[in-house]
Amino acid sequence: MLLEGKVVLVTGASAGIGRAVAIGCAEHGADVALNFSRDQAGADGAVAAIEALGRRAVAIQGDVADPQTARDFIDRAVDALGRIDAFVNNAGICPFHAFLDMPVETFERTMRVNLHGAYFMVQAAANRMVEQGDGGSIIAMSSISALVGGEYQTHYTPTKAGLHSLMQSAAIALGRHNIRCNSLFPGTILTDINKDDLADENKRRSMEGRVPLGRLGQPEDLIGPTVFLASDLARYVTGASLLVDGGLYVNLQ
Ligand SMILES: NC(=O)C1=CN([C@@H]2O[C@H](COP(=O)(O)OP(=O)(O)OC[C@H]3O[C@@H](n4cnc5c(N)ncnc54)[C@H](O)[C@@H]3O)[C@@H](O)[C@H]2O)C=CC1
Ligand SMILES: C[C@H](O)[C@@H]1OC(=O)[C@H](O)[C@@H]1O
Repeated sequence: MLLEGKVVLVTGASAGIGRAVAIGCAEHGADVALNFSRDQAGADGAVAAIEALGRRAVAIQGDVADPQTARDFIDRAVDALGRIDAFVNNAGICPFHAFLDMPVETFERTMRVNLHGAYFMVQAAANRMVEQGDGGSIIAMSSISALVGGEYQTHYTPTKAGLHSLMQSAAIALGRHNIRCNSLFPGTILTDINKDDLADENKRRSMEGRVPLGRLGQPEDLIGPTVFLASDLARYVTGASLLVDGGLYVNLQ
């Protein structure tokens, strides 16, 4: 059990990748606190799945775009589970839209959820880890989009590059506290975030065709990399990033 006795916090954990890694961390021995924004039923389902594994779980509602949510989530998670060992910044949105007529509200909301929200969450988690005094692991669900562009993602890809940059700077700021900060770069993973985009059969086939491992990702593909970075096996890994994309990024031709 790589995460036996550890407490892991995950944002945006009522669905998709966040839900999978929350349950996956519990499968590896962790107690888990889940942030969710609106989907109470999804959050309750994830809590039930974790409790069925014999681990403790708590779901706490909050919009990560609101800076107050960060302190509230960390405080209530620690009240319920006692401490934080690993924090997974996962919550994110990607409302696909063309560049030339990007609505200001869509641009600003994407920035606030994906990047500003991450900043305040990571800061609040780090402050708690510093108070605890025995280190910790912070993991950002960045993206392959930190490295490459997307025609309908001009508001989104900068948030993912920014999130990885935050991990790099935080790794320096927090290294003296033995708090490690790393990014995961998922490729295309089948979740609600791209359900509409990939409903176009041609696009979906073309995306699948570019993946050397021959399939698009599933949320559960992120469990192993998350558990590794949260665990003591990764004790000398900080400021790093790991592509979890089936080889998509390297497939130029
Ligand atoms: N699915 C994919 O292909 C990829 C996803 N990612 C990233 O993975 C993360 C998870 O996305 P998916 O699971 O794919 O999508 P998803 O749409 O299934 O999950 C996103 C989660 O974030 C939550 N969320 C959204 N806005 C929130 C807010 N303001 N406050 C709190 N929670 C909020 C949603 O309720 C949901 O639980 C995102 O940061 C996304 O950018 C990165 C690379 C690829
Ligand atoms: C939402 C996209 O399908 C998904 O998100 C990312 O970060 C990657 O760009 C994927 O294409």
